[in-house]
Amino acid sequence: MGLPLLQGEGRGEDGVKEVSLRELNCHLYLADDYSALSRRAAELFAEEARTAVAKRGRFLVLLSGGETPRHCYELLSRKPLRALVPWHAAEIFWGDERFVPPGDPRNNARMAREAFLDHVPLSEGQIHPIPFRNSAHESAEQYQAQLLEFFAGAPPRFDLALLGLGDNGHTASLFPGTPVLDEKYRWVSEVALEDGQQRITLTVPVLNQSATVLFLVSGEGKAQVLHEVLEGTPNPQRLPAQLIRPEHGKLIWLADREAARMLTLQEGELSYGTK
Ligand SMILES: O=C1O[C@H](COP(=O)(O)O)[C@@H](O)[C@H](O)[C@H]1O
Repeated sequence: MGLPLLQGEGRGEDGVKEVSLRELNCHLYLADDYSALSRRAAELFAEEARTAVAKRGRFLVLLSGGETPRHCYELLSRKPLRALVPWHAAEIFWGDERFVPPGDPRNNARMAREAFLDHVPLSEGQIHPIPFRNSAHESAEQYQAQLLEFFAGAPPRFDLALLGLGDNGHTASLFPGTPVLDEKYRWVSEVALEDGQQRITLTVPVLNQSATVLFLVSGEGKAQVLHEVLEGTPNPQRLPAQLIRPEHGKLIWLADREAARMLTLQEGELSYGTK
């Protein structure tokens, strides 16, 4: 079954075009380049923060790692966007982490701290990195316990989950063919990769409770996988990003022109989201 649901709305002055997939509550923004993508992502971050604080008095956000969000993070630490975020009411969490010490250059929290968290008015108590313990399993258990305490036992619901897309279809640390893809009960899990890396990730049921999920996808190297995730046959074991469909929230894909090069969305049928 395809979903011919697209509404092209034309390219705006900021170099970003929006396409809406109405029935999925899914929006696709196409940015001219990485710079426009980063600016739009930072604007969306600020908008979601203000909306959440107006409605619920606080803004709970999950950050992603990798390289794609770096410039968005930097923009959030500078004028004019810095002034638009109600930092006093923000609580910062992570969707995934590499099992490395906090000072390691591969550490997702380190990147975010350097790019923006150290430069905006947040107290250390508002920052909730995934802990580094004796094992990835222990780190995952500890983060789950921290979430349990923070959310007073209720299932975690984040206002905004920032996610990336790996060129192999992974998102957060939900990698193709790993057992965590089938996790139904745990909120946080360790992940062992074939190359020996260990990761910690929030699980699909938690990510899908988010009020808004925002994927950032940039560059030529992501064109094939973005096309497969959005327009290919559903195959979440191979393309875990297809598992992300917020149950009661909205899903936003923000891609730059290079990453969106193979998309044919404007021409009609989409298989993404079919059951
Ligand atoms: O390993 C990871 O990669 C993904 C994608 O990163 P990107 O820089 O290629 O967009 C990222 O979202 C995830 O948090 C990270 O741990």
